[in-house]
Amino acid sequence: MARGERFGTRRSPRRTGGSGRRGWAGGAPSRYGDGLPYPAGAYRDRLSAGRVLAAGVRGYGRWVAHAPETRGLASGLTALYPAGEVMHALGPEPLLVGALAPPLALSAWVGTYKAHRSVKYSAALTATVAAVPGWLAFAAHWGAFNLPTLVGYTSTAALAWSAFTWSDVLRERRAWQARQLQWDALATAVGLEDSKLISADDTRLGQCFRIDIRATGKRASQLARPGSGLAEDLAAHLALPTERVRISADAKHAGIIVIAVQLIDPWQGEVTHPALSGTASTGAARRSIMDGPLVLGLDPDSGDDLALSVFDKAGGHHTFLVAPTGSGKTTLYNNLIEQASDRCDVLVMGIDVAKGTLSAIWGQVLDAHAGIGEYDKALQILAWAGVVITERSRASGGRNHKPSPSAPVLLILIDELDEVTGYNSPIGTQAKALVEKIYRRGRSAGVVLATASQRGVIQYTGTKDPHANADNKIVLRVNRASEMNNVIPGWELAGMPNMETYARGVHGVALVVDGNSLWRAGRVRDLSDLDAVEALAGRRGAPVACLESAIAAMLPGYGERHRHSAPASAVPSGGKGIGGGCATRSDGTDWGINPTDSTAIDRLAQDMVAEIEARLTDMPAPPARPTSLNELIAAKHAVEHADANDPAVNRAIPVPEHIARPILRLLAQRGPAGARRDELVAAVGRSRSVVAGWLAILRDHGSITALGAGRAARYYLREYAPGDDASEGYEP
Ligand SMILES: Nc1ncnc2c1ncn2[C@@H]1O[C@H](COP(=O)(O)OP(=O)(O)OP(=O)(O)O)[C@@H](O)[C@H]1O
Repeated sequence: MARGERFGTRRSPRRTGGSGRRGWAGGAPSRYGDGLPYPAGAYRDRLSAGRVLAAGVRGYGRWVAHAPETRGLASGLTALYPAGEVMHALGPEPLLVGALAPPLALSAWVGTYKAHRSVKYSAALTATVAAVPGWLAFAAHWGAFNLPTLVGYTSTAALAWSAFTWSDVLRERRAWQARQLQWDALATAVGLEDSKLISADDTRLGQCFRIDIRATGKRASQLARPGSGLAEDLAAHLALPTERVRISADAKHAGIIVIAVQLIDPWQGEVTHPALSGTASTGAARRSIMDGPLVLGLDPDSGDDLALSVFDKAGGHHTFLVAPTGSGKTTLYNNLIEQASDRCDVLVMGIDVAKGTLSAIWGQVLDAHAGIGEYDKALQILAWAGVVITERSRASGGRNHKPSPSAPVLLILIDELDEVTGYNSPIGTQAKALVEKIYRRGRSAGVVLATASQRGVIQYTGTKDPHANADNKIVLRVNRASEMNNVIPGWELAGMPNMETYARGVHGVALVVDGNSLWRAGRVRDLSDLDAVEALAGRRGAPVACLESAIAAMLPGYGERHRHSAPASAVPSGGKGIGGGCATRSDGTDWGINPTDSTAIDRLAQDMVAEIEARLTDMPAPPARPTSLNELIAAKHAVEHADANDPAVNRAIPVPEHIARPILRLLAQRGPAGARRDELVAAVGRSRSVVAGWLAILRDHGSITALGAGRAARYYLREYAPGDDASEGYEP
């Protein structure tokens, strides 16, 4: 009891009203010795009781503080019962007390519904708040301390407490608190005490957390830096490999970091190519290059495409690819050609003077190609590209080229760039000037380069133009991280993955960075089986697009290019229109096809059949029973008078997809806020009377409900209807 004694001894002078000096240290000796007027045990007992009481109050306070809403409400409801008896004793006018209920209820509803948009939560709280003056008024008149009132009060209070405690808002809040606690434990373990979890979202492979780190005294850039060790620490605590935890600074808030955790292995499945796996949509017509970027693979993080834009509204985008041997370069080029040759307004040419793979596999799909040792042809292709740039620029005055099948984008792929422009290339000097011209002037003229080299240094590229003028940079698996600096300086600071270590053991990984430095890493679709790819190329056939005839006529040797490379049987009689370009009409405009090129005509015919089939696939099958004219007139009448119809009649009218979809989508977006009729009219894009009819039909189908009438009417999805129990599912 040393503590109690010390406590008692120090406090005694004040309790006895004496001065500290006299009672404690000096003054007249006490009857009980030690300067105390009472036995020491008496102090101990009195003070211990006080301490117990204080400890009890403190403990109770702590207990309530743990769950202030539920425990506070329970305490309040308990205290309210005797308060009723006090009211009875005071005897105020019960009606006056009860009159407080409506304004209290109104303010409780407005305040809570605005904040949480939960009918259940607001209803429970409003009923509880309104019941307080109601109870006091009741008790003022009838008294509280009698058995029937006690039973009634206890059960009503228990009901109110349960409704509040199990409302969706509190359930959600408890779940969030549990998550926050989990994060706090994790944060303490990795040295991020005082950080705060802001949000936790499920992603395709795991979860993504946003953490407020302002109170930690650390900077987001510091924590997101690869060497910070935070990712490794988190991964260790979550028992995951380090690369499955990614940390980045929030782009919009310097005090927040984003932690993406992959709980599922992103590389567990193969990324097959739809054209080989049989999942490609058959019969679809070729699209335009303007319809969207080329797809090379999959970003396993998001499930999004690993896309590459070679031409869009901004013009052409050159591509600079760095890929050491065995890293999957050929496979990536296979994807590039497969995608580009599937566009109706792109012509692909290939230069692969080292290994000749592009010519050997894709020869018939390419408009021109240079294979092993064909340096002259390589120079010729590059020179043609230069003429196309000059002539298109002359015709357009430097405006961005508008691709079409008769004026296509020219995409030139060069594999092993060092063989063409590198220091040791036999054609280095001539090729360098031609490649530089394409890199510098090809963008607006629709002439685009994609060059691949094993390294990104000038000995391999021969020129700095790929670094300066290629918007797209692609890095495959590299042997040293430093190699990435040659292609994408600052990659580490930008948070891009290290392609030396990224997804170890996985083939075909690629980092794709666009002109805005937006990057995506993922896996290239597997087109590594060259036999299968060759068969695919055979099915794809010759390009349908052809160069402008006037320009084609200016390209030396362009009309004869297929004679050099293809077997005699495959050479179309008469070459490819005038100088190998598109044939022209009498008014001088291009047909977009060379009538003497049998392969192009075959290809075009196949495409036309495919397009017709694609358009016919969605046509409904003719009904088994014909519909009479009278039935049609009756159906038209029923739809036009839906507002006045019997609900049973409306329920029998099917709502077409193009009407139902925009209405239901808008109402789902709005949730409990609902939408006005004019907003739904705008969403459907039909006249007001037509949409009003369909709204009446949808209402009778039970898909939507409406509150109010005419212009003031507000529409809701069934589950969001105000006051409807179905709104329970709504998540604030
Ligand atoms: N996207 C991919 N999916 C699955 N496997 C791949 C992928 N890309 C490459 N591979 C594997 O890696 C091997 C090498 O790929 P590829 O031939 O494309 O490399 P490369 O860089 O062209 O090699 P080299 O320079 O020696 O010709 C392939 O045979 C295949 O097994």
